[in-house]
Amino acid sequence: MSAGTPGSTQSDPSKPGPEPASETGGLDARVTVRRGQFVLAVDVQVARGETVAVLGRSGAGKSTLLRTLAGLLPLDEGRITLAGQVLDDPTQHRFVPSERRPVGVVFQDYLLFPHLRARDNVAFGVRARLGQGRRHARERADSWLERFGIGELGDRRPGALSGGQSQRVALARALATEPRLLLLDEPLAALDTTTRGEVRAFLRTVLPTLSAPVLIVTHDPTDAEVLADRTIAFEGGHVVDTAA
Ligand SMILES: Nc1ncnc2c1ncn2[C@@H]1O[C@H](COP(=O)(O)OP(=O)(O)OP(=O)(O)O)[C@@H](O)[C@H]1O
Repeated sequence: MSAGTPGSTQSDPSKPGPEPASETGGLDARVTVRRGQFVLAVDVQVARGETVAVLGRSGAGKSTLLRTLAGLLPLDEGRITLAGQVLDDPTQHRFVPSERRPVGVVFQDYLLFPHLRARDNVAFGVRARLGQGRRHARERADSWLERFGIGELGDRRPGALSGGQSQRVALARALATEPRLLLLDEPLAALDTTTRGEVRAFLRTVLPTLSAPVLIVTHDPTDAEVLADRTIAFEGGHVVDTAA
């Protein structure tokens, strides 16, 4: 799944350099965000079709990065460009709010609406993001649930789903809106060991089929090894290591 992964290039001045990731459907983020005493200052590029894992101890700034990319925190300095669209640039007074960003997010505790059936949880995002009618949104939701092997669970409410099933619904909800960027924040952390292995194996089959860039935050090096094309390690708000 390394399509579009930046490779090494010969520095021939007669040839143009590699295109920025955002020009080819990827993510270019130069991020400076202050939260109290904490400063996150990182540059992150993810190519279209590439999965990058963000590792680091608690408090390193991983969630702050995802919240910034999702539009839940504004940049103090820098610029976020996704597939050629500027999402945040304080110097240009440009800030696309979270509800208008083509970004899918899955959190560790899946945050499904408890009163909505699985189908309607997925359809909700489709209606809100893509502005489609109820019937079309539900059909679309059913096809995503089907694709994720849980088509028969569309009528269940989250309380009647297992952790692994809920996480598949959350992923279906994120992907059904056709995001141009997928953010996974510790998507396996809340699951027991067996379910964790199952959902990890599931993600391993799904992520390579996506054409969007994917960022996955995890504490677990196994997740990074199995799911990501490369890893970035954060410490104290900075990138301290990168590995292919
Ligand atoms: N609302 C806030 N106000 C002030 N500081 C905050 C706020 N939220 C987070 N921080 C600080 O920002 C820093 C980075 O937090 P962040 O949640 O991004 O870390 P993390 O790497 O995701 O940690 P974890 O793995 O525990 O989720 C921490 O030092 C934290 O205390």
